[in-house]
Amino acid sequence: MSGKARMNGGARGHATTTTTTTTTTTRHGGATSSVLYVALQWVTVVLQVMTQIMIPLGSAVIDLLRVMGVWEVLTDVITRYRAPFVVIFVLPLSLMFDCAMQIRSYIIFKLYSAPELHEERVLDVQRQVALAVANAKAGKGPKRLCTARPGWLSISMDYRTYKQSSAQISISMYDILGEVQPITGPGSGSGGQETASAMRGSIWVEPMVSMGQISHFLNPRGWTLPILPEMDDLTVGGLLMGVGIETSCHKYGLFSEMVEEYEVVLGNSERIFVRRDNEYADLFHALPWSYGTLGFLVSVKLIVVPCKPWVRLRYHPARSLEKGVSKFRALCDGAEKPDFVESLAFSRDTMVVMEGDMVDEDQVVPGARNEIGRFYMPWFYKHVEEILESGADFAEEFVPIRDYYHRHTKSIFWELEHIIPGGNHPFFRYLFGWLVPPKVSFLKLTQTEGMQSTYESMHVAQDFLLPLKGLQAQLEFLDDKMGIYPIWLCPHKHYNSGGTAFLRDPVDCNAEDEIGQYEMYVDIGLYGFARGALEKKKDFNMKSVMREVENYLLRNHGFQMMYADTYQSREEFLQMFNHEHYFKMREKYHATEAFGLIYDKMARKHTSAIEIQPSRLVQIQSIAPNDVLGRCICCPNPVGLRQFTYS
Ligand SMILES: NC(=O)C1=CN([C@@H]2O[C@H](COP(=O)(O)OP(=O)(O)OC[C@H]3O[C@@H](n4cnc5c(N)ncnc54)[C@H](OP(=O)(O)O)[C@@H]3O)[C@@H](O)[C@H]2O)C=CC1
Ligand SMILES: C=C(/C=C/[C@@H](C)[C@H]1CC[C@H]2C3=CC=C4C[C@@H](O)CC[C@]4(C)[C@H]3CC[C@]12C)C(C)C
Repeated sequence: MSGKARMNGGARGHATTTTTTTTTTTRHGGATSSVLYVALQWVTVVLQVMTQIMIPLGSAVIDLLRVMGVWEVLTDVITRYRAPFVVIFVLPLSLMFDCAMQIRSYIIFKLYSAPELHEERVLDVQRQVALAVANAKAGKGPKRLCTARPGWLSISMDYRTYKQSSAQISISMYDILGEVQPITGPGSGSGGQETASAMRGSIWVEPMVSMGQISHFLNPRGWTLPILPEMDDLTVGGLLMGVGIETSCHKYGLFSEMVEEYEVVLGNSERIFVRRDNEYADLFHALPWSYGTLGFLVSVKLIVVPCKPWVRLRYHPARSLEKGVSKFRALCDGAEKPDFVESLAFSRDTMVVMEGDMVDEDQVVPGARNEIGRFYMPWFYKHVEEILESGADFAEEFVPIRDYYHRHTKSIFWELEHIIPGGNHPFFRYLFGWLVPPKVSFLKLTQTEGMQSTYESMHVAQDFLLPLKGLQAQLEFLDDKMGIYPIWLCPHKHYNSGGTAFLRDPVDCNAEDEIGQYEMYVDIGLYGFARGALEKKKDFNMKSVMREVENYLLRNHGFQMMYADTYQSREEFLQMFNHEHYFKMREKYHATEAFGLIYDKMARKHTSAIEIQPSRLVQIQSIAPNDVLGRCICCPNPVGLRQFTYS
């Protein structure tokens, strides 16, 4: 089936296309366009090659600098003076990179038929997979496949070292494949109850399309993704094969609930279209949380809903934990749910609960406009904190929709403060605010070993997904263990849908809607330096604290997002995420040979060192609580009983 048919909403979805050949045509033919096309292909190739050779080239340069004896001095300077280094080098580089990508997408979208280019790219992915699998069978190449997206580009703390020993499949698919197609008729396909009867549309996008790209494209056209995860650089592929969440998830469920159809290349190089209601329906719910271990996503049809240009944001400061939690829960569970619910906890006793609703221009109160996205405006969480500190019990503002969506982008939640300490000062904002934020990927790329080990031993970037009903106790527990503030609280419906994060026990679900049974969960996002690490320094042990927290998650039906470090053993991981359906899907859809298991792929190398076999778990139960079982093979930490019991 041709890409054009897809753009026009042509019937499709049951076909398995492996041999289609297409020719590249331009929407506006002619000499100028051909020259531009060739130029574009070159720019794309150069960008790809640059990202592919960056790491080997970088390490060659580093080796050279080491030999010359300059490397230590250089890294010392970068570590000590990270703020000026980021301002002088990383910020301009980030801006240039973003501009180049925006120009590229604009030209592609305006001048060329992106869907037809897409068909060629899919064929290319199929060819790569077939070749890599054949090489692996012949013992001429790595066994496991992964995407060729370099590890430093991903929005995570990890560098994804597994990529070096895997066959990397290049998925250079950065395009939105056409305009929004309105969907007529209620309830077709997926969607929460709020969208089923309302007007909806859909849009095909490629997996490397970013959230910034999507909001720039959709919002001016009066559409939006029902769930639009916050950070500009997050990709559709990463969010769907991993996890995506935002403050509208209490209405719609997680990001993957808003998918109509996935286009996937399997481990046998076959291309299939996966829907909730076709012959591949069993795969539909297994793809999210699978982290690229079931197949390669090559495009996806996402639900879109109409949006209004403004968000009426109501702030409810709370000065006791009980009051904050009860307001938050009331907004999530109430019959009339606001469009957005979020809370920022600033200490054990204080939080600001926020509810947002999309409104039209004529509903905006002129004196209450707040265009928080403008480069010189204060960081959003600082603004929220000011409302709390003002002593007010309520505040109302009107924020442009795109500014709302990306409200934590500028300050990378509250992480930029550690990197550029004066970043929220008006002087800095007016002078350099337009360059902010630095790209997370460039921060990773320029992170020295010293910084990395400081982050690993003292800093937390984790999202814990737990049932909302236990929120107060969860916050108290996390305050005792980590003491990190602000804390991001984001509610979401967690469906009993059969994927990897299948709720372990169906009786967990206390509610149901037209999609199915669900339990209201809350994402507790902790980003920052642990209080214990700052106060106790050497006595603080990140690994043992994290083990306690992970144990708590296991006991309380919680999940950990895998963009973050996990310290769990494989057995614990298998307990946290129900793999029953996942294993069946791997077998059925040719993934077993081609892709590794989620744990082997995503858990950081040092953490798998404390893997304990189930047989040993039995032994462990009979050992006294403080007995040391052994030592982690990558560090001198004792591994004790407390870290392995779940009662
Ligand atoms: N608000 C939110 O929801 C936020 C979410 N996050 C986290 O960040 C992640 C997204 O980051 P991002 O940098 O975009 O993605 P990543 O490059 O980090 O990819 C995440 C996972 O998805 C897999 N993946 C990505 N694209 C494809 C594809 N086309 N086909 C198959 N598998 C694919 C990757 O596999 P491989 O390893 O083979 O490349 C990897 O395992 C999410 O998973 C989420 O957990 C982070 C911040 C905010
Ligand atoms: C998952 C969510 C949000 C996550 C972000 C806050 C974190 C995801 C990746 C994190 C980072 C990656 C690499 C970094 C380089 C370091 O030198 C500094 C820290 C950091 C920028 C770090 C900061 C936190 C993240 C961006 C939610 C919204 C579901």
